Amino acid sequence: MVTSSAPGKVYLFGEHAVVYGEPAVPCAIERRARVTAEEIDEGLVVHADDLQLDGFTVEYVGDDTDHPDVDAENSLVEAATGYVNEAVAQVRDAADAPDAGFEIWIESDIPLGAGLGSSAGVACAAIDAGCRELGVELPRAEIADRAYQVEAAVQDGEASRADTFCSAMGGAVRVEGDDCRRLEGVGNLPFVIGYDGGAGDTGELVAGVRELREEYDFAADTVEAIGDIVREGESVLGTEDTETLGELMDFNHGLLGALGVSSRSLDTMVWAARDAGAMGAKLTGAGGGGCVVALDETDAALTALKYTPGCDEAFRAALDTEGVRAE
Ligand SMILES: Nc1ncnc2c1ncn2[C@@H]1O[C@H](COP(=O)(O)OP(=O)(O)OP(=O)(O)O)[C@@H](O)[C@H]1O
Ligand SMILES: C[C@@](O)(CCO)CC(=O)[O-]
Repeated sequence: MVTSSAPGKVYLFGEHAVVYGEPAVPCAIERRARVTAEEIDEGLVVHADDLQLDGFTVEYVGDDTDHPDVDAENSLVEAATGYVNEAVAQVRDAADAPDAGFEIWIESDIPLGAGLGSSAGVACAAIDAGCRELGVELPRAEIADRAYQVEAAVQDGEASRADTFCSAMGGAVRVEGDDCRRLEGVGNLPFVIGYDGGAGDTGELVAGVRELREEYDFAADTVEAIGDIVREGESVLGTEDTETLGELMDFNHGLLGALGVSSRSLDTMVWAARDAGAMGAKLTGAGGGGCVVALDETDAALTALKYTPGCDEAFRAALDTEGVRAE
């Protein structure tokens, strides 16, 4: 039996635009998904106690064709179990063990579907744990690539490498198309996270931006403008100039709003953080609901978020420089 873990992330800049080849800078945070894998004679048994569908905890037996016995729409169930099924397929491929059976336990500190990369964390940790259980140790870059294949499969091909590369490698990273690298020399940034208790459907939100981009030139221009913000942000990242970094986060949030992926609760939390004196604040991840990330060295934004109606939880998140690892 082997346990591996992988971190979640926040986007300093560039979500959504990264799907169209613009650069993005996600940063791994000290909240992890942990996956334990044990080889069994055949098949797949998954225990995902944190994963609830319409109030049902998910436990299921079987591969792609079998569904957990829960009273929920098939599409919802497929999306929920897809990451683990696809990760196990990657393990079998990497270890050249097409018939390997697994019992898998998942537990995670990363809220689901909230913009903190829970799916990337689960995918990276599952691939690492499954492979180690079969005696195969993959380099982190290969785990990143295989976890990306998992996300692409579940999200119908519409995924960037950003979340999975960041979770596999840790630290602050830069992703532009297939060009993925770690950014060295980025110290701890004073991240404060506000969580509205909700979630957004990544696939649906990405599809919405694609449609907008096809219909309106302004949306294509907005995606390019987000790329400009990322390039601008990179030039101050690693310097003392956190004020400019914060200002650019504010611009980035405005442009994500123009692409239709913010929400009332995300905007409310962003403004609560800014009003409390944060250097900048934006939604993180796919949007629609979930989390905002603010930059604040003081406790003011954290306290303000805790008292903001609609903000369920507020916490600090330190940069996690370690990616996927065996526990
Ligand atoms: N603790 C968990 N147990 C089992 N599955 C999980 C767990 N956490 C995440 N997942 C899987 O990841 C899916 C959520 O992924 P999704 O891409 O929608 O959101 P996210 O990665 O949290 O957010 P974002 O992509 O915006 O950063 C869940 O539906 C589930 O399939
Ligand atoms: C919205 C998006 O850019 C980030 C989701 O965390 C989608 C992706 O990059 O695959």
